[in-house]
Amino acid sequence: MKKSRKQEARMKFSQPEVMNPPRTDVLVMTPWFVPIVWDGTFNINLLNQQFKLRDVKIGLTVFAIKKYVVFLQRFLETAEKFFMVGHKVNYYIMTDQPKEVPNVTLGEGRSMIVLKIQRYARWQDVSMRRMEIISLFAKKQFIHEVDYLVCLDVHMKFSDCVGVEILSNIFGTLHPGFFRMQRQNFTYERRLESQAYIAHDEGDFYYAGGFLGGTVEEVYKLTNQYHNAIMTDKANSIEALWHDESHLNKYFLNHKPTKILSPEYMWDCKGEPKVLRKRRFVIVPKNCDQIKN
Ligand SMILES: CC(=O)N[C@H]1[C@@H](OP(=O)(O)OP(=O)(O)OC[C@H]2O[C@@H](n3ccc(=O)[nH]c3=O)[C@H](O)[C@@H]2O)O[C@H](CO)[C@H](O)[C@@H]1O
Ligand SMILES: [Mn+2]
Repeated sequence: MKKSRKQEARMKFSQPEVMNPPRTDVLVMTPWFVPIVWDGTFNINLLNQQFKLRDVKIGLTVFAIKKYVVFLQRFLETAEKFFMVGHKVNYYIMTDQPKEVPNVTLGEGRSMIVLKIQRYARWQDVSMRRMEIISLFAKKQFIHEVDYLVCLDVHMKFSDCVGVEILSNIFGTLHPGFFRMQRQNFTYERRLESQAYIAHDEGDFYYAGGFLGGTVEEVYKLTNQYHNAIMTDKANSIEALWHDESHLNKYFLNHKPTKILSPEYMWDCKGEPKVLRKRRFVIVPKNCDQIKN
């Protein structure tokens, strides 16, 4: 009896072969020994089993302020198809117009929580204030409701699976425009006066502001610290070149992420590099001037 139960719980997976690495065309491990997630490097069934045993719950935060509410429908519909399928998910929709949030049918174990927040006049402030808002809600609400947070831009759609393979203490994503570049050419903040300053001979990768996450505790630390850095800059009348994204890059320089997502997870649809076998989460082009203001 005992034996058969034990067998029931068993799942067979193909053996990882030390002498036959699945990817040799891209970097799959950083110099501080954390994985870079590319298609082919993980077995999702194995990971799903591990995370199911822990009964994890994932919170997704997304902001839709002013005109950006138009992006919610496609974002949510495609998330239902591809984001953390089979796991427990809370969508946290942060908006100034709760009535405009579309009614999307959600799968079992998935809920939507609409949080009304104030709007800022400048889009740069909308983007940067996300950090403050996430840190406040992380402390008072998310920590009691979910294990992990995934914080995403809204003018996006899922077009392939994004699952538990992304989860780790604190993770970032390689920006699609920079993953083949030398660090001198990254658009880090280069003015010494800014808290986001990074020297030309420093920096590992250029991380995208639109896809980050981790445990609620770690996301709280990150967003809180980077909100403080933004406020210090404000007091010194300086605004980092790429706003919150510049501060994110500075944070990750000093606090190395524990996992990194490849550009499969943030694709801008420019070119078709061979190394990109999947396009999991892609940017929906927006007419910048019209939509941002
Ligand atoms: C792909 C990527 O990494 N994009 C980054 C880049 O993006 P973008 O130029 O794509 O910035 P963006 O327009 O996506 O703004 C960031 C996010 O703020 C929200 N929003 C913004 C304005 C507004 O009126 N209403 C609203 O809801 C929305 O969720 C949006 O996705 O630079 C920004 C800061 O300069 C952020 O770091 C973005 O994450
Ligand atoms: Mn964006």
